[in-house]
Amino acid sequence: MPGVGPKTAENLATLNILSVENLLTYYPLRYDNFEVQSVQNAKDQEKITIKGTVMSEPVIARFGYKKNRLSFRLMVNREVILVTFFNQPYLKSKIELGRDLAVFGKWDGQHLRMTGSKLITVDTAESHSYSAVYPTNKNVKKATIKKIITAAFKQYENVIPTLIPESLRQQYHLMSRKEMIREMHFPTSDEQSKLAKRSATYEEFFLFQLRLQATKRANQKRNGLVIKYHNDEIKSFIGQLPYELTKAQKRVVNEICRDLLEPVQMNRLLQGDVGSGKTIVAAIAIYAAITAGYQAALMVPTEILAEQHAQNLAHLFEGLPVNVGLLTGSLTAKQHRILEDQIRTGAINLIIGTHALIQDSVEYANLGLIITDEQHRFGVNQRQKLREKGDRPDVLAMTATPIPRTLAITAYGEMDVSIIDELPAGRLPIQTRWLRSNQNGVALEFVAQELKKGAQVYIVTPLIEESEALDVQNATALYEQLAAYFEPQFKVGLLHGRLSNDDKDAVMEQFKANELQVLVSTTVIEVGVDVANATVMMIYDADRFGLAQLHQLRGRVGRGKQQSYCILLADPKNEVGVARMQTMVDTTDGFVVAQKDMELRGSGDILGQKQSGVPEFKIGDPVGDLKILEIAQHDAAELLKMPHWDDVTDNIPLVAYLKRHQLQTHFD
Ligand SMILES: Nc1ncnc2c1ncn2[C@@H]1O[C@H](COP(=O)(O)OP(=O)(O)OP(=O)(O)O)[C@@H](O)[C@H]1O
Repeated sequence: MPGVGPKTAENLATLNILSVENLLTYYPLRYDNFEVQSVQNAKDQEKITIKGTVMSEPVIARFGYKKNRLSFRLMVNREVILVTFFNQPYLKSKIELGRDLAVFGKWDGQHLRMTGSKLITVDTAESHSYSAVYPTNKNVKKATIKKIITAAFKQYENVIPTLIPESLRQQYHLMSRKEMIREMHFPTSDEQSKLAKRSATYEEFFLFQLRLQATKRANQKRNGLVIKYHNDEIKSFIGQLPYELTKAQKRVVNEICRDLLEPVQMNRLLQGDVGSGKTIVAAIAIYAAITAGYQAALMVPTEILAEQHAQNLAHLFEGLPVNVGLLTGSLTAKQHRILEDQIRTGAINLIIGTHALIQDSVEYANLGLIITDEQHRFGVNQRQKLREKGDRPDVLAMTATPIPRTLAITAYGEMDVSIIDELPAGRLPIQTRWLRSNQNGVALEFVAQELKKGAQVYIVTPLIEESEALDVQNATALYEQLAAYFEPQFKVGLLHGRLSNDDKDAVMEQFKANELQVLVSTTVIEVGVDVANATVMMIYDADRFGLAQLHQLRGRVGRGKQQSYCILLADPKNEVGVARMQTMVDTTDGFVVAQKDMELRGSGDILGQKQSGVPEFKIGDPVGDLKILEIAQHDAAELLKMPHWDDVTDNIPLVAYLKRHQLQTHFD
C-alpha cells in the first residue's frame, strides 16, 4: 500500500493486520450516527447528533492540571441546550454566536445537556450520516486506520473475489464480498448495513467451519503412532487405586485406549465437570503410553499446577517404571540442560510443564502422547502445533469448562469428544449461599464454625481487572484482616500471583498438610488444586467473576465425602447480576451453569467466551448469531462432502483463501 511504510506496517501488525485482506476485513467497532436527530426522541445517555444555533459565546473554564471545559448554549427547536466539550479548547474559534452547528455527543435528557465529542459543520452532518469507528491500540490512531482502509478499498475494490459459493450466496441473499466490505466500512443505510453485517457474519462462520472441518478430515487420515500398551499392567494399576472408577471414567478410558492402538493420530477432547476425576483418566493414558515404551507429556497452563501434578503423579506411580521430570521456567540453566538431556535420551518418560515443553529446543526420545490440561486456554492453531511435535504423538486435551453442545462444536469442532458425565459416588452436592457484602460478619462466623469442626477454607479475594499490583494489595489487606480475626486458633496463609514459585509451592504444601486452615488467595487457585479436606469456598465480590470461573472456584471444594459449602459475597448492580448469583445458588451442574451463563450473557462478553474456549470472532457472535453459526456449519460440511469440490471453478477463490489460511496442507 502506498503510504504504508515499514513503521506503519509494524504498528498495523500490532492489530494483527498483516495484509491488504486483513485491512479490508478489519471491521469497525461501531458506527457513530451523524444524522441529525431531534432531542425529543433521544434516549438518555445515548450518543446522538443535534443541530441548532449558537446562543452564547463559548466560555472556557480551567480546572485541575491541564484540564479544561468549554461550554456554550445551543438553541435546538426552541430548547436551550448546554453543550460542553472537555479538553478541546481549540474548538472555541469555530463556535460563533448566531452560527448553525451540529454536535455529536452524549445526551443528558434530564438536564438538557450534551457532552460533545465531535463538532460537525452542518454540511458534513448532512452528507455523511454514519461514520465508522475502528478498534485501535496505542500504536495506531483511529484516523490513521480509517485513512488506510479507505485507500485500500479504493485501490483494491475491483479485485475482491467473493468467497462464498454463488449458490449459497443466492440462497441467503448475501452481498458480494466487494459490496459487503464497502458497506461495512462506509455504510449507506441502516438496511444495507444490516445486510452487510449478516453477510460478514455468515462468511466468517462459514470460513471458520470450513477450516475446522477440513482440518478434522485431514487429521482423520493422518498416520499416527500405534501405541501397543500392556493391558495387564494397566489393569493392575487400576486395581490398586483406592477407589473404583466410575462408569463414565471406564468408558472414557476405553475410548482413549482404542485411539492409542489405532494407527491414526489421536485428537481427542476429554470433557468433565470439576471434580469428575479427569486426572486419573489422564494418568491411566500416560501409563498406557509408557508401558508401550513411549514418553508422555502433560502440559498445563501455570507452573503451580505443573508442580502439583508432578507431585501427585509421582506419588501415584510410585514403584512403577515412570520417571517424572518437571520442566518449568524456574529451573536454572544448568538444571534445564540436564533435564533436556534426560528427555532426549528417554531417561525421563513423563514430562510435565507449561507450554515450555513444546518449544523447539525440547527434543524427545520417543514422544507418544501429549495431554493438555485446561486446554480452553489453547486455540485451534496451538493445538495443531502440538500435534506436529516429534512423530505425531497422540493428543488428549482435557477441559473442565462445560460448554453447551452447540458452542462445543465451534470450539472443538476438529476433535473427537469424550465426556465424563458422572461424579464419583458418595459426593454430596455443594451448598451455595449468596450474601450481600454487609453480611460479611455472618459469613465469617459460619466459616469459624466449620473451622472448629476441622475443615479447611479457601477465601478468594476480589478481582481487580487489569492490575495485578492492586490484586496483590487487596489480597494482602484482606489476609491481614482475616489473620487478625482467625489467628491464633487457626492459621491463615496467603497466595497471590506475585509470589515466587517456591513460595507459592510452600504455601500450597502447608495448606495440603493442614498446617494452614485458611487460605486467602487471588484466583491462582482457580484450576486444578485438589485438597479433599477443604470444604468451604468463600468468594468476595463474586459478581465480578464469570459464571464459568465461579463454578471452577467452587469446584475446589466438595472433593471428598464431607458436606461442602460455597459462600458468595456480592452486591450485583442489576437484574442480570442477581440472576447470575441465583444460578450459582440453584445448581451445581456445570452444564446448566454454562447454559444459563450463555442465556444471561446474550452476546458480547468476550471474557466469558475466552474462558469457554470458543474462539473470538471479529464480527459474528457465536451466542447471539447461533442460528447463522449452525447453518454455516452445516453448509461447510455439505461442501466438503461434494466430490472434487475444490476443482469447481466457482470455488476457486475459496480454495485460494483456504490455501492461505489453512491449518493443514491437505484438503481431500
Ligand atoms: N472414581 C472415583 N472415586 C472416588 N474418588 C475419585 C474417583 N476418581 C477421582 N477421584 C478423586 O476425586 C478428586 C477429584 O478428581 P480430579 O482431581 O481428577 O478431578 P478433575 O476432574 O481433574 O477436576 P478438576 O477439573 O476440578 O481439577 C480427586 O481427589 C480424586 O482422587
